[in-house]
Amino acid sequence: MSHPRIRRTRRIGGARTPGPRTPVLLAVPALVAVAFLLVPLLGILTRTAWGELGAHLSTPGVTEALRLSLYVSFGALGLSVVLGVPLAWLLARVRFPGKAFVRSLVLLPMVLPPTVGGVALLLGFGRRGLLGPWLESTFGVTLPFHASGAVVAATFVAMPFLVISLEGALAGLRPAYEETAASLGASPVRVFFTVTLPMVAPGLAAGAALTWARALGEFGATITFAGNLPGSTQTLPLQVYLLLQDEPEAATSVSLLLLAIAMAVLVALRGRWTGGANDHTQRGSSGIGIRSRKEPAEHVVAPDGATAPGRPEPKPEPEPEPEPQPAVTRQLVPLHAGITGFNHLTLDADPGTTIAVVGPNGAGKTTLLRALLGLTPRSHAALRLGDVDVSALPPHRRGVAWVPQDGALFPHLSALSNTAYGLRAQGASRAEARRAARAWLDRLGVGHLAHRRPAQLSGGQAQRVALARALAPDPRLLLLDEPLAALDQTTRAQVRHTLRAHLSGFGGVCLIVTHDPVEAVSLADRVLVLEDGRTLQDAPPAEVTRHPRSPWVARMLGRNALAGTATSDSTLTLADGGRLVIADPLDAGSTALAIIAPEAVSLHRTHPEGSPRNVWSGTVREITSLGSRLRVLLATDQGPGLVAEITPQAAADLGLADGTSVYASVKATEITLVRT
Ligand SMILES: Nc1ncnc2c1ncn2[C@@H]1O[C@H](COP(=O)(O)OP(=O)(O)OP(=O)(O)O)[C@@H](O)[C@H]1O
Repeated sequence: MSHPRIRRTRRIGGARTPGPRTPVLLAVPALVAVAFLLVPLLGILTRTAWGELGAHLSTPGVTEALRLSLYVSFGALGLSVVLGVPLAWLLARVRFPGKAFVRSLVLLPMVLPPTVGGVALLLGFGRRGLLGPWLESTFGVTLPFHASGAVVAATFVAMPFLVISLEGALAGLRPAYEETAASLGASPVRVFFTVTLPMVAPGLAAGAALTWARALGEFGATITFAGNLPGSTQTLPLQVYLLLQDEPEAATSVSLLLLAIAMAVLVALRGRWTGGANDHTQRGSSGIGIRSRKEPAEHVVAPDGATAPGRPEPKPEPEPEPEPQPAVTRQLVPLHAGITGFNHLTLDADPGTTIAVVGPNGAGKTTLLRALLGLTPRSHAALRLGDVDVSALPPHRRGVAWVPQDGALFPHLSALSNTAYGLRAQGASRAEARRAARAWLDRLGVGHLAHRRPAQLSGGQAQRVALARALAPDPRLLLLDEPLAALDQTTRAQVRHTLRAHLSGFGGVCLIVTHDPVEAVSLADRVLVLEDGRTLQDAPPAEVTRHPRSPWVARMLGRNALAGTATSDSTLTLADGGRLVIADPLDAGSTALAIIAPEAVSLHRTHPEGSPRNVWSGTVREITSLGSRLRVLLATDQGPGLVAEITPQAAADLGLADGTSVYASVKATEITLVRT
């Protein structure tokens, strides 16, 4: 039997379309819950003597209580900010023993009955409490029956809202933003005020508003700890309680006032503190600087910076790609680094050298960059850049610029301000920094986008801005972590072209982490292959391509690599199974890597006769196009997988498709041996 269901419709672009069905079993209790919350509010609204509202709210008692309530609530907010912001910071960012206990302590006032909180405050800060006598004798402060006592009571119950909200916002902020700011030369204090604070501002504002509203409505702890003295501690909620006994209509009017204030705060927050917060602030507080092309834009930032929720991002119009200008010649800075810890290697490079850092997942590529930046305790870099030993310097004083994988452009700043950031951090005036930033954006072909926010840039444009931002402060070392990984093929080729133009004019050393062989070969002067944190090979791209020192590198470069052990009769016994005839005999027992270019692998439908000495039977697993040629992946019956590269015409002649049985052959003379 099917359950009756309520059909819901939603509006998209003005038209109503059917939404998901709402199960009636959930809808009924949910509606009861809404009614349960609504009825008391309706009670206040219907029972309010609207004609006398003005008179009720303007009596001396009520205005005095209102004044006191504002004093207490703002006092509690101030105290909560002063004490709660550092506490939230420590909870979000610092590991320390007893953190779980401290977090429980912060939450305790939220679950404690307020009167119990008041009793606890009396026993802690009251005249006969633990600290009360000391406060009185040292500072002459007596908290109970005094407005300051009401502030303390309100702070006790309201501060958790601020701490929880801010801790959540700080924890959600990706470290890459602050780390990039440091790599651009910003001191920790500057990073806090220019990056951290603006990015957690929505969370902080939401926490502050809730703290204030909670303090405004505080009753139990206040009456227990500070008493109910008109003019000193009798706040609005206490007034309501008193009025209820003698003048219920006036109590209703004051309740309405408090209700209106509470609603105003919630409307102003628009769900930021609750679940909606993440949706609304994601791009601003923890969203990534460069968007994947597949990711839909939820908020469109208008040129004036205002966001328009829900409006789909306009389809980017194809723009003419301005030709990037080569970088201006900068200072010439060689590099010498000795890395210890997880990474263990020595690196020397002349000024202007570009090194592609490659290696399998977990090889230590990112750790190497972070060690050079001084951002990880996992590896330590003794680093000399030119004449300066920067090993002991903090990240912001090393002159090492970093472009993390997604660029990490600061979402709250325009492209121009992002690019000017490092120059400002180095002390340039605003006008000077903006002028230089503008020139860098022009040089990288994105000057016309200077006033856009990162959310309004395409992946390729954002990557260029990130590069301009890194180059503008004239770093002594440039670190790029997979700079083109998030881009599609066409954009990748364009940005690679831009990158090459700029790296050729860069006087420092540049390290590029990459998984892309084209990037490694086309951008770098040297390829540094890492394995388990150590150097496996460090050589020019041509040498690495010709003589890759591991199967991983060979495969990364698109070549076949078969590991084996030589036997006396010019054959290699392969580790994956089978034997390989080689042209140049090796000493028996020596191990080697046989490198075979995919173009050297011939495919046949019948067993080939004649000169090829190595033949495998197998099945086509996958055919992909590679420019004007096809790459055919084979699973051989003898063991090793092989990649062949053939023309589409040859594939058609052979009638190749996934699953076709074929023979693959390789001449012994086409095999390059690399001793391992
Ligand atoms: N903060 C950390 N704490 C402990 N181990 C870590 C930390 N960061 C990375 N590792 C470990 O250190 C090793 C090297 O990591 P790293 O991120 O440098 O590798 P990678 O070469 O950049 O890998 P990938 O190509 O996957 O990005 C890995 O084994 C990883 O699990």
